[in-house]
Amino acid sequence: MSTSSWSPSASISTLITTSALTKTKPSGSHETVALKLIAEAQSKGYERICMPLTTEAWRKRWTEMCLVPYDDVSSETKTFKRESRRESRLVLRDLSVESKAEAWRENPCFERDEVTITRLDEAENVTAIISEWLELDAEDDGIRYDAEIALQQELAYASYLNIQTAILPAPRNRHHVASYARTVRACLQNPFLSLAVRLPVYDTAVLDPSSPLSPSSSASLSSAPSTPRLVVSNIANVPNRTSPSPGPLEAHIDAAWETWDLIRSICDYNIRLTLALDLTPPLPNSPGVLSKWAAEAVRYIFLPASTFIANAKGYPVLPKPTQNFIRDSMTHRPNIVISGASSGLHVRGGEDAYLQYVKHLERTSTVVQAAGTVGTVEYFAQGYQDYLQAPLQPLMDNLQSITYQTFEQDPVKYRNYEEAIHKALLEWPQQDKIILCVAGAGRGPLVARSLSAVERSKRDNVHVYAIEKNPNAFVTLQNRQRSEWKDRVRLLFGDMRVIQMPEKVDILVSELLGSFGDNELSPECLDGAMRFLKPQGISIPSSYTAHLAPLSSSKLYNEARAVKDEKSLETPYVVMFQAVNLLSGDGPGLSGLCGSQVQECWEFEHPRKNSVLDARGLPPTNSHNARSANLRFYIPHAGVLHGLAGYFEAVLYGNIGLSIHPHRKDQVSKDMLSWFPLFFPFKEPLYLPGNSELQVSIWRLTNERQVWYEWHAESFLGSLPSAARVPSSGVQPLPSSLISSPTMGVPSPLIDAIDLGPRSSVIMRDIPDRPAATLVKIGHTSLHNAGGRSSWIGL
Ligand SMILES: C[S@@+](CC[C@H](N)C(=O)[O-])C[C@H]1O[C@@H](n2cnc3c(N)ncnc32)[C@H](O)[C@@H]1O
Repeated sequence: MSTSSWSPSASISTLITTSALTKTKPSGSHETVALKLIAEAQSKGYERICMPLTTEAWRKRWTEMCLVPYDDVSSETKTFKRESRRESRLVLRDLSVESKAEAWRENPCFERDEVTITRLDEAENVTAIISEWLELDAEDDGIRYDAEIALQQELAYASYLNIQTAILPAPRNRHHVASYARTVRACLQNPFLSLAVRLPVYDTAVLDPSSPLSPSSSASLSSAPSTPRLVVSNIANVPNRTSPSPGPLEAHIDAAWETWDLIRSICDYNIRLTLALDLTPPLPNSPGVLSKWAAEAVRYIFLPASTFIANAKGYPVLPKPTQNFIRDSMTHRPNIVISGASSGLHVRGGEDAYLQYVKHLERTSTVVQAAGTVGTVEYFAQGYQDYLQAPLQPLMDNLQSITYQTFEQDPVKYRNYEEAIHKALLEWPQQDKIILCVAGAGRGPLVARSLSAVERSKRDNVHVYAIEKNPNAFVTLQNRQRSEWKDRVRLLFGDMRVIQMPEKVDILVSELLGSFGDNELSPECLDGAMRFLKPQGISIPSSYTAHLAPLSSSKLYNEARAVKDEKSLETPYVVMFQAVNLLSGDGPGLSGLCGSQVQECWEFEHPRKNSVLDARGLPPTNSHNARSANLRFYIPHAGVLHGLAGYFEAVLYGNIGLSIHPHRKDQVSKDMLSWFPLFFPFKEPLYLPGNSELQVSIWRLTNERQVWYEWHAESFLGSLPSAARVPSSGVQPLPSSLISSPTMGVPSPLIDAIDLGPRSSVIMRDIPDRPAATLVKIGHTSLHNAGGRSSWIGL
């Protein structure tokens, strides 16, 4: 991938309507209407233009060819039924019209007046809006077939004009979304064009369930591409399950998302298929409800003037949740399409106010600001967002100097290590001599920090050792010893698991942590180092924990399967997440328990308690480093599981730690750069309905040469408690042992020291007044990486 300059910012387009195209006359230096409107838009500060590709004349001809005419005496113009001529038996057949239609089907071709642009210069910086009246999901088969021919015709014409992206008419009919998606998939065979599905986030048909738009309906006669409506069956009547179901608006957003999910799944997650999210009101008011779209390929955001409200001074602004959504979506570098700016809907600010306001949201977006601020993770990681990196194998491989140099740019990790070492030194009994050892010293930053902590502690009887097994880094260590440290440090070359130490140590400092804590084999290496730690000695870190959360991200799913090798979907990757949505929610789950969004899997502690050791002081096998966890996540809103996000949290000493846990990192080690989360992909996306439960199993397994992870997930719906009394196959009552499960919601040892506010949502607890649900199994994934066949870490 390219890691060249990345800046989170939007491009802003305006929507040119059919009526503007009709009313405007070419003038001055602009030879055509399109060129004039485009020049005007650009002079107002818009970078791109969205405009319909076809005119009313095309709609008229298509309608006459394809739909059944209808005698409406009250109407002066000819009207048409939403019924195809193809199969109609109700009309007197008009053979001349039918043969015209057949000629068109055989060889679809526009007449000059049926298109808005004809020249390459008119098409520059233009996104084509496909005739929005085309019903690709009409009830009537004939309308669907003819709409598909017309769509292919429009796309071929757009492609001829070198237009890169076309925005498709929105799906309107839930019953035929599969037909819509099949057509889109067929259109994606044109390799030169990207397609965006226009989708209103809120299903207005639920509020106003009149018939959908059609070429013949009066609603479609408005000249501006209007917000389409999706017809779904009675969402409001879906029975309430055992936990509070999402509010009506949220349910409708789930319906819109499910429509999109079906389309992109049928299109096999084609990367040239994106979303044009239509934020026409009404919009949800609850914060975060739009967040699920963060994990989707949102390329366009439609913002009509009617979405804006007036602030106290009368200027147009967006309601808070929409503001936040727009700010957050800057990471996707969306194309924001403003429409109706000249409609005079708001009394102050004039036409420019909308564009200025969106630019203001861009400037004040935290992602944009962080990306421009030296020292932030966002600044450091520019170009690495959603990029899959194979985790390091610092035990099996010898790291390069440049890799060490990247580590050493992290100010927070080394600061926290120095603080932990300093605190440990201060708490050590004054009269004692102290032996401190840095195991896995690399190029020496922790040695330097240890010396600095020694100086600050004013302890003059501290002896420092540094062990390193990388022969190349050992040269750098020797160099630093000669030039900086002199006899304050003694260097030892070798593997800490077998090296012979001249004496036992009091404080053992190591940094062998991976993004999931134990995935760079810190437990195995420190097992060896425990041979030379005194019984009352301290290990820094003293413990670390691994954490997981289920996530949705079509981007990461596509990245992982882009390598056409099954192994790539069974390999954990280090990723700086961006277009990702965590699917689980804090709060009451189906089982009557309160769950958290991110859950702890397991812990490693150093020194270990009760290890059996052989004559060399080593554990005879590595089986004590195997771990497993079974986690239950409550899924409040429908989503698709694409993988698991893995995080770690480490206690260095006392209340000093390191954390990449999404909820705690800022309190424990803000702006730490060294670790991005781990991404465990799933081979097949797993659909999860709203108000469902996901059970994730993960294992850390080992043999004498390797360590690897295996993972698996199952999904469940809750049924009413009475169902528990009726035995039926596939029904699994929830084990009561869950309540005391050691793998769930264990509070962080660092938390005592940090004011995090109420932790009720993190700790699993009983909700007494709600009966636990009986869970009905609805799906599962395969077991990933069985036997470590695709990915492992070498011992
Ligand atoms: C993640 S790097 C950390 C380096 C350095 N302490 C720092 O913080 O920049 C881990 C280092 O431990 C070394 N290492 C890993 N396993 C080791 C082992 N079994 N014995 C000795 N060194 C080891 C690696 O070669 C590497 O230099």
